[in-house]
Amino acid sequence: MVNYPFLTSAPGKVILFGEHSAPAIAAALSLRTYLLVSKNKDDLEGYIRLEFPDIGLSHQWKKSEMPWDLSTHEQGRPPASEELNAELVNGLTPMLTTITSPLHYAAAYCFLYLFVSLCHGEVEHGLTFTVRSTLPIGAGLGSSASISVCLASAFAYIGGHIKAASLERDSKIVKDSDECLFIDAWSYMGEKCIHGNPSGIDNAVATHGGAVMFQRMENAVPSVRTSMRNLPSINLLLTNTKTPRRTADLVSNVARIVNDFPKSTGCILESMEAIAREAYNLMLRPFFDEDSKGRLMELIRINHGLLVSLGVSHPNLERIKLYCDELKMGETKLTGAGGGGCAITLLTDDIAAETYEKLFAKFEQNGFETFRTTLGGKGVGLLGNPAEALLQYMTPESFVNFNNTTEIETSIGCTAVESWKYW
Ligand SMILES: Nc1ncnc2c1ncn2[C@@H]1O[C@H](COP(=O)(O)OP(=O)(O)OP(=O)(O)O)[C@@H](O)[C@H]1O
Ligand SMILES: C[C@@](O)(CCO)CC(=O)[O-]
Ligand SMILES: [Mg+2]
Repeated sequence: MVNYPFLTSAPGKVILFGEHSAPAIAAALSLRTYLLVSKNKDDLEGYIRLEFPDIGLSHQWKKSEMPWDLSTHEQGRPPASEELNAELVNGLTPMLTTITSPLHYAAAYCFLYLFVSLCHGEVEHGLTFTVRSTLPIGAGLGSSASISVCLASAFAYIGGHIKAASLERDSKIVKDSDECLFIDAWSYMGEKCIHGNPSGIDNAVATHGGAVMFQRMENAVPSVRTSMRNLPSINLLLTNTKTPRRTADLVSNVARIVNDFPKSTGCILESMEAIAREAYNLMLRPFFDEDSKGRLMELIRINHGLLVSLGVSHPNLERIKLYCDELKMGETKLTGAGGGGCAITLLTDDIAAETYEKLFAKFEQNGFETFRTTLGGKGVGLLGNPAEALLQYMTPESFVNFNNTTEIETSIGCTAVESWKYW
């Protein structure tokens, strides 16, 4: 029995090492995406509506338009596949012809693919799906994975494939509950809809939270995901160039370069693999001391240089690195697909306040935005029985009208945190 309205939420991520290569190390952020699922009023009973104000998309389809017959819905949980179901992809195309913007198309395609695959005919009412995010979108912080996880968990709940989450956390190890693995697998399909050839690390972190070292195996063997317990407390500055770009474009361009220069790039990818493994061992040292931090900084500098050689930096990312280097703040690398988006700086200790002021003044001149965030946050969550006080916020109108991320966090994200259920 699904109680409406309900919320799902999932974190963004920051890749510490391993973009465009394998394995990669990523950690969940405290910046999150929220999905509100609410029943429509009678006049919209026959419709499925999207309200995605963060990307300026508002769209609806008739429930009767959905190609339910194309979703293989045997008894029990439908298995996610290694590739998108071509018959379903073709069946959905006519429903997307009026959507021209690539941002809108990607989000609507991801929605429809997961909705038809997981809800099947279990949708008795007209429903509205409203999404808001405290993450910058297209900035390398895994916003596409976080919305894919929000959608996959909501549809799994509506479709009866997962029961109300049960809190299964102990202090050290997050148990890989079946629900989590099911959401992880289907959110990977959502990522495929949005950016074509994902590694799976973004949605793995958005589902499971915490920090992981992750490698998707080529021959479809389930991915190797090693949860990293007890992350060392590393002091990171997260800076957004606010230069828009699409991960799909960067991922495909790297694939072209690797294909055109296999010998030259082979050693680059091998070096990036070695860096990720060396960083993993450093971060898991029982005592993360000055020597560990110093070595991690060297690896950040080397990793960034290799990413530059693959063509995924951007002048604005290089400006962030230059300003931080000039002020001896620490070591900086791009994070996520690159081409704009965000950079992270592993900060040295005891930086004077006036040094930060000089840096932030340079950032402000360039329109860059820095984030205070913590690493290793919680994964996917569901809020199924909101407290009475929250219900006032849980209508599409109020959700759409949140003016800023602070309002979302204080109204929905933080105050309700004790009543969220995490898998
Ligand atoms: N809050 C949101 N509302 C609607 N759509 C969203 C939202 N967040 C992300 N998306 C979808 O995800 C796309 C951005 O995904 P993309 O992979 O290009 O960037 P990213 O995930 O933020 O960065 P990276 O993949 O490098 O970590 C948007 O174009 C949109 O389709
Ligand atoms: C660029 C990339 O390595 C990370 C994007 O956040 C692509 C992926 O792993 O899905
Ligand atoms: Mg993405």
